Amino acid sequence: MATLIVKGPDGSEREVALVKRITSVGRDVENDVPVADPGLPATALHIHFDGRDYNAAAHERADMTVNGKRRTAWRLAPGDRIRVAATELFFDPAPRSVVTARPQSGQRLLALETLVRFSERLLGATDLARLLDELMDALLEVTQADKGFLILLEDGEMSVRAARNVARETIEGAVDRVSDSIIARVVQTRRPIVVADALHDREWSGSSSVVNLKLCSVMCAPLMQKGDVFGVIYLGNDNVVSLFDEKALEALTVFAAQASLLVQNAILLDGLRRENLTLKEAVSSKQYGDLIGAGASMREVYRRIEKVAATDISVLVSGETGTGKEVVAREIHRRSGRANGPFVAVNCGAIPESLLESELFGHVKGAFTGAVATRMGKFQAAHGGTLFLDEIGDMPLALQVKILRALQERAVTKVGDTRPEPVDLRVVAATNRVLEEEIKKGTFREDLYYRLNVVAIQLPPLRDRGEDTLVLGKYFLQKYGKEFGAKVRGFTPSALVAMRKYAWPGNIRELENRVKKAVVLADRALVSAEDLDLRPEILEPILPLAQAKEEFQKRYINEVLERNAGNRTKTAKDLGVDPRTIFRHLEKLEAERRGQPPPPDEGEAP
Ligand SMILES: Nc1ncnc2c1ncn2[C@@H]1O[C@H](COP(=O)(O)OP(=O)(O)OP(=O)(O)O)[C@@H](O)[C@H]1O
Repeated sequence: MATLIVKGPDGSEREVALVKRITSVGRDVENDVPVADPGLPATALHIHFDGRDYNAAAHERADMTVNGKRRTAWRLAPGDRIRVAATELFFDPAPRSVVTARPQSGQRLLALETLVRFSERLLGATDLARLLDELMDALLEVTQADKGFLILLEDGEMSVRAARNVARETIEGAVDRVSDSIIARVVQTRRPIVVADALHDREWSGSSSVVNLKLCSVMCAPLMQKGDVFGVIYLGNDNVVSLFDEKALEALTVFAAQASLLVQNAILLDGLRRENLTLKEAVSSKQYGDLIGAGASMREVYRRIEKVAATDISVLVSGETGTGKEVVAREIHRRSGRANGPFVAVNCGAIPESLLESELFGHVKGAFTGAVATRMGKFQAAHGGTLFLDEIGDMPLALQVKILRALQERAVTKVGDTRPEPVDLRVVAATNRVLEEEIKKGTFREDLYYRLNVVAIQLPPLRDRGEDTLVLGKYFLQKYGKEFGAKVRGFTPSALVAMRKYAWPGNIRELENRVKKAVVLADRALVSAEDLDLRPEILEPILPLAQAKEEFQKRYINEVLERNAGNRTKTAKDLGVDPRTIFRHLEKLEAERRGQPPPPDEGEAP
């Protein structure tokens, strides 16, 4: 073992045994040989032992001279004098003293120090692969090995989870290189092995890892949990024959014993993190912007929004009250090129007819009694953005003409004014009426209908959304639980059943309100059907027998269809009816959904 005599700028001298394969020298205390010389770079040079010779290499831009000549790299000979800034280093190939580069740290201590650092980082780290790489890098440092592998046994298969060399790089193709008899022995005996001189060892010189990795010296220790081997740490040295000795094996054994627990924890934590992520993804896949729901009908709605959002096409959203028509309109706006512009909502049904025109188009001062100042309307306010005309079916006929004109001419005129003002907006209209019926009745203009209904989005009532009712219920429970700091955690099983059974005439708005009220008033962790005011009599009102029979039949066919993933032929077979019965059932549902009269019954018995 060679010695380096270090002379600092203050004339102090010390001897350092070059025990490591790479010894760093510099101003920084992290170096193996720190020197208090302000002129030195943080790391000035490395001394590298290649198994035969010691070589000095200047670090980056360090100005190094050897025997008075500038050098960047130099194979050291006895008596060579290296100088960087005011620091001098003398090389002596003979061992001199017992002072090592880290005098206070024996290998065992170093191993433990490394483990402590590793365990501290364990909780904060999110990347298991990187963490294991760092663990192996630290171990290479401790044991002065050239190559290190952390191998786990998963379902009887070896999987190399970290393969590192002394340059802190990943060794490619590691699995093929290390799968061999040395590891098999360690796994079988559960005891560590050191093969000090592998090339001359009769038993191991032919081992594939020794040959493939051109190793001269090998150590391998098991990673154990509750008496079982779940992996191994394998270290190899390809340069210094017999570098590993019993002491190095002892350091590795200490390290492996402690590392077993930490690696197990790291794997467990990693698994939990992944699981958490998958759960989060599952939850977020039930959400599209602010819209919650993952059932087939809502997925079709999302698909439509996705298609039309980026265009300027008019959209007509229809559905019963509280089904989320305004949320859909906002989502279209949010995903459009107008997202930075305003979103202006007008409830056409809530404004008295006499005020509606001025509300929509604005008015000039003095236009009518009470018009004390000029005011712009909702059309002008929505300039550059989206105008949401809610309850468009309630719009009086006279105003329907004016709206149509405004949309065609892209201009509006204030009440009492004669000058049209250009407006640039996109219209999303909504209705809970069946506008086709209104057209037939003569209460809605067909030309306006076609202008608004370029693309139609039909929102299903909540009672037809299947599992989404529960998904929405849980979403509101979480939302309001958080908002009100309530201690509720979920629903009782009977509350879940009640939520599925109830017809929800007020749809999502009603569900939201019932859950919100229950969360505010609940004093237990689980919200019950009573907390939701879902009493048996409203769940199952008494119906005339014929209607009850029909309701039951409808629900039962739906359930069997769902169980058969929508397969109509199989459903008909399971129920022992003609397939036409199932087709007619679906036609009826569709007509109901559209608010149309049911198709004529052919009188066929199910
Ligand atoms: N898919 C959904 N996910 C989450 N919340 C929803 C969803 N649909 C509706 N809501 C909520 O339900 C309530 C009613 O929604 P919204 O006002 O959009 O319904 P609407 O169909 O426009 O009602 P109306 O016809 O009475 O105007 C709102 O609080 C809304 O946030």
